[in-house]
Amino acid sequence: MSVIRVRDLTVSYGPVKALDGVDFDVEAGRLCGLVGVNGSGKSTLFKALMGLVNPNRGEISLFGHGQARARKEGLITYVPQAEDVDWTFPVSVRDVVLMGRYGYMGRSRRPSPADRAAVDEALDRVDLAGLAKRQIGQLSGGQKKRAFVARGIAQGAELMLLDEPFAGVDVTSEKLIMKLLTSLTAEGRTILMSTHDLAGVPTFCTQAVLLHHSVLASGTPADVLTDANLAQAFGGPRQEEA
Ligand SMILES: Nc1ncnc2c1ncn2[C@@H]1O[C@H](COP(=O)(O)OP(=O)(O)OP(=O)(O)O)[C@@H](O)[C@H]1O
Repeated sequence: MSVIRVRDLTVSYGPVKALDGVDFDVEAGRLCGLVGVNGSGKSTLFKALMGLVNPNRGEISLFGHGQARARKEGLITYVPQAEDVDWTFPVSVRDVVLMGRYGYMGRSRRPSPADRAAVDEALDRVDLAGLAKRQIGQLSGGQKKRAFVARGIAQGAELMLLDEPFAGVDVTSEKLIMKLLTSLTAEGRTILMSTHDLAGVPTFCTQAVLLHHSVLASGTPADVLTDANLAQAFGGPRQEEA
């Protein structure tokens, strides 16, 4: 079953066409790397999948239904780029993870024992239990990413959208995050993540999508990340950093 199915997706910001006739599918359990130069439309694609920007045309279906249903049912979570988050917000790491449970709580937003247990489990899963009381801005880049992934785990999300999870992250954290993402997909969750780490994609992704406003190629990393395709997307041979 296609967890993500996108057809002819076109999104403009005034005169700028960020996405132009985007078509691709991602099957359940895939760890899919979204690759493209800066400005190729990766963040816009995530925002469109989350319903945060209005497409000019095209269709998005998630889990076989319209995207609103996936959002309402808490099936989808989004880990934005670090610059899109206000890190001064006075919330603890635990509070951030607890936000994943809001859909389960009544209007009082009072967590039940089940909510607390889900938060504890998610914090353990990402190795942040020891930092749960810290203000979110006091974490390292990699720890912040893990906190947001924990929010998605607590929510019970089956589809995770990660915008550059390795940006501003040290090598140790990067390895930890890769291991975490691999184990999440092994359990059947689906992950779409943008990355500039081209060398890492064939190692741990099971699908790659090459974006340049439209999809230049989608398939196995070996089939997608060919020199010819990369030259088309990046204007040169394979590069480590785009
Ligand atoms: N809010 C906005 N208003 C106007 N133009 C925008 C807006 N957001 C993005 N754009 C433009 O849309 C295009 C796609 O941008 P987008 O951020 O989706 O690309 P990206 O691949 O995620 O880039 P990066 O890798 O730098 O994050 C770019 O030309 C960008 O300048």
